[in-house]
Formats: sequence, C-alpha cells, structure tokens
Amino acid sequence: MAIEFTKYHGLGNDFILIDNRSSSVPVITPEQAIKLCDRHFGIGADGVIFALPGENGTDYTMRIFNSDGSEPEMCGNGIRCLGVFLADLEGESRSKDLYRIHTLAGVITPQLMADGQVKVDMGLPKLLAAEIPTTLSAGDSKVINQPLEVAGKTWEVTCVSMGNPHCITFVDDVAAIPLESIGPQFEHHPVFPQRTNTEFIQVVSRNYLKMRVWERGAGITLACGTGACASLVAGVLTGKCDRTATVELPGGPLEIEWSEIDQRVYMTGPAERVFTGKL
Ligand SMILES: N[C@@H](CCC[C@H](N)C(=O)O)C(=O)O
Repeated sequence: MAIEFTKYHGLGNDFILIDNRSSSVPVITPEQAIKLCDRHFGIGADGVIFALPGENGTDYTMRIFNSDGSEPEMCGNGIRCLGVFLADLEGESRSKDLYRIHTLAGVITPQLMADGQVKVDMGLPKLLAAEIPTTLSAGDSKVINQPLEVAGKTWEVTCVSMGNPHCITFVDDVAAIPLESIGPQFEHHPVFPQRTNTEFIQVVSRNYLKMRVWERGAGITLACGTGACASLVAGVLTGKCDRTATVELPGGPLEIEWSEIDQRVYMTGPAERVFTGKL
C-alpha cells in the first residue's frame, strides 16, 4: 500500500504529516514511525503527525508519535504544521481559517493568519505537581524554584504542563549547557513518572528569552512550541518576565502570550511545507 506524506517544519522542529482522514486509527505504527524518523536510514524527522477525523464535535483529531515511537499529548510546532497541512488538503473547499483540533491535551485551535503565520490558542497551563506529573512537590501544590539534583548539581526547576510535561531551569548562559549529556538525565529522572521535556532559559530582558530544549522522546530539537509556552509561564511565575515575550529558539523566534484576561496561552509562529513523497 502506498502512503502519501508531506514533510513540514516549524522553526526546524520537523514532522512527517499523514492524511489519515479516512480512518481513526493511524496508518503507521509506532515502530514504523521510529524508522521513518531516522535521519540516516529514513526520511528524518522529530515526529510523525496524523490528521484524523474529528472527535467530540471538533474539525479534526491530531495524533503524534515522537521519533522514539512514544505518543505525547500535544505538540505546539506540530499543530501549526497541521493547520497549514489541513488548509492544503482542503484546498478550494476550505471554508475557514481556524480549526478546532481534538488532542490528548484537549481542544486546541490553530488559526491561519493573513501574514502566513499560525496563531494557536494553546489552552490553560496546568501547574499542580500531580497534573505535570511530578513527585517534586505535594500533588496539590505548584513546583516553582524547587531544587533538583541532576548530574551532581542542584538545579532550581519550575514545572508546567501544556498537556505535556515541562521542567524549566533559568540559567545565565544557555550556550554553556551540555544538553546532550544532561538532557537524558532530566528526561528520565525518577521524579517525572511520565518522563519530561526540559527547557533551559536565559532571560535577556522581560520580553525576550533565549531557550534550548531537550525533548522527551526526541532529544535535542531546534524548537519546541509547548516548551516555549511553558517557559514563558514559568518566567511569569518566578517573576522573571512579562506575560508577553519573544522566545528565541535555535530554529528562530516564537511569540508567546499568557493572557491576563482568559489565562490561556497563545503562541504565534511559522509552519513551512518542505516536500511531499510516497511511502
Ligand atoms: N516539539 C513539540 C513537542 C513534541 C512532544 C514532546 N516531545 C513530548 O513528548 O511531550 C512542540 O513543539 O511542542
């Protein structure tokens, strides 16, 4: 059976997108996703994303497999790519610019803007330890500036869930962080029962943050949308930044806002089609 795919990226966080609208079961298994994501023996990507029929009255459902075959609840850069992919698939029959997407993190709404950017209502951040989940604090308390021992050093971490878990550490110089060696130690730390994504943040000003990320199930990536949202929320919780900021990632900038009005997080950034192919 031939399966068509399109490769997209959001600031270098790259995905294989598959039109799965005729079935609610992904046409690729997690094991196959691992092979497709391989950068030497496959297509090469940080994950595989499926556009499935909508559930619970939504327009579509998004599912995603990380490059290690695990299934995360949400993906910020991926959902911007999905928005553009859906618009391409619908072509002339497209009647709207805003899609309601069912995800494991709830309903997320990417909106295609006139300037080509995609603005996403990423929903409410979750802040309680049990929701992250982490055992770093009592389940019903927040995890803000908590000490965590990793690689023989004590790090002050703040944890935020954007549907998926994030552990954020503020540092003086992101370039000096040995991400390759310490990333996996954060990801697999026993205080994170579902593993974690880990963000290192340098506060350049109250509206400009520099970020490097180690992603659960994917390792070092050039950008992480949920990570940028979680980091801004962590910056506000720790008093380090304003509620609106540019988060500069190795792949480029994302504009993030944690709205004072509705407490939801909004992310704006690009999504680019790279090429199409057939498996
Ligand atoms: N790159 C993504 C996040 C993808 C999921 C993550 N690896 C996880 O397992 O939670 C983003 O842009 O948010």
